[in-house]
Amino acid sequence: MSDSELTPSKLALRRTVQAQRSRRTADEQAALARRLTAVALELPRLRAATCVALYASMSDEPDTVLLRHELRRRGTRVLLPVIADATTLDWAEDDGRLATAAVVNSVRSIAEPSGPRLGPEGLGAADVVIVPAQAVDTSGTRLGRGRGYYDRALAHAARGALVAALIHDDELLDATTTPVAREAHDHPVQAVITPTRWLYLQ
Ligand SMILES: Nc1nc2c(c(=O)[nH]1)N(C=O)[C@@H](CNc1ccc(C(=O)N[C@@H](CCC(=O)O)C(=O)O)cc1)CN2
Ligand SMILES: Nc1ncnc2c1ncn2[C@@H]1O[C@H](COP(=O)(O)OP(=O)(O)OP(=O)(O)O)[C@@H](O)[C@H]1O
Repeated sequence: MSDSELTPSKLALRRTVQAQRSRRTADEQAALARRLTAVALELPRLRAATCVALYASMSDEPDTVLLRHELRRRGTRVLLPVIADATTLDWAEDDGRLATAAVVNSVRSIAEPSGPRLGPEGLGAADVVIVPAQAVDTSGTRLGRGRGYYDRALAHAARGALVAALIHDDELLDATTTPVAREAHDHPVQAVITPTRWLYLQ
């Protein structure tokens, strides 16, 4: 979907977050990624997981490469999304060798694993599903990139899986004063992980 189809409040919030993100230097991003990885690895549910769904970060997102590497080093399976079509995410195991896929459905090209595809229902193997977000409010409503991929994908998550978003501290919003507009299809997240803390919501 194009920006013009987003609700005005979502659009304004995306612009604010994108402006905040674009001000961070590469050095700052690297330092934040190290702190985020350390915080994430303190989360008991993540430490106990045998399989974690993550994502290959785009340049403006908190960098996940260290976290994915560390999880794999500990023997945790890591799944990454593969864009199957305009609405569907497929999944494949992160083997540390990602290739930048051809641009599909005009989404910015994102690195993807080239190993066997597990299907949209492959997400069900994950004990923890870590999702990208531009912002999350304290009631767990998530602002994504506006294509609805994750709202659909999360229908395949295991019932007991923990769904957590990786965000910067200034992207956690107070639901009473600055809520993210929640729509019927929105799948809430249960926790956020930032460079300074992890926090259960709701
Ligand atoms: N790292 C990462 N992987 C992900 C997601 C994500 O948010 N982050 N997704 C989460 O759903 C899915 C891909 N969704 C995407 C949705 C939009 C754009 C994109 O290029 N958006 C443009 C502007 C808005 C638009 O044209 O829609 C951009 O950001 O420049 C890219 C990926 C699956 N993989
Ligand atoms: N479960 C669903 N079934 C049908 N349509 C959906 C579903 N989830 C989302 N959509 C569609 O996707 C559009 C974008 O949704 P939304 O703005 O919540 O995406 P997002 O969570 O920000 O994006 P993403 O998951 O790609 O990061 C919605 O306007 C809606 O039309």
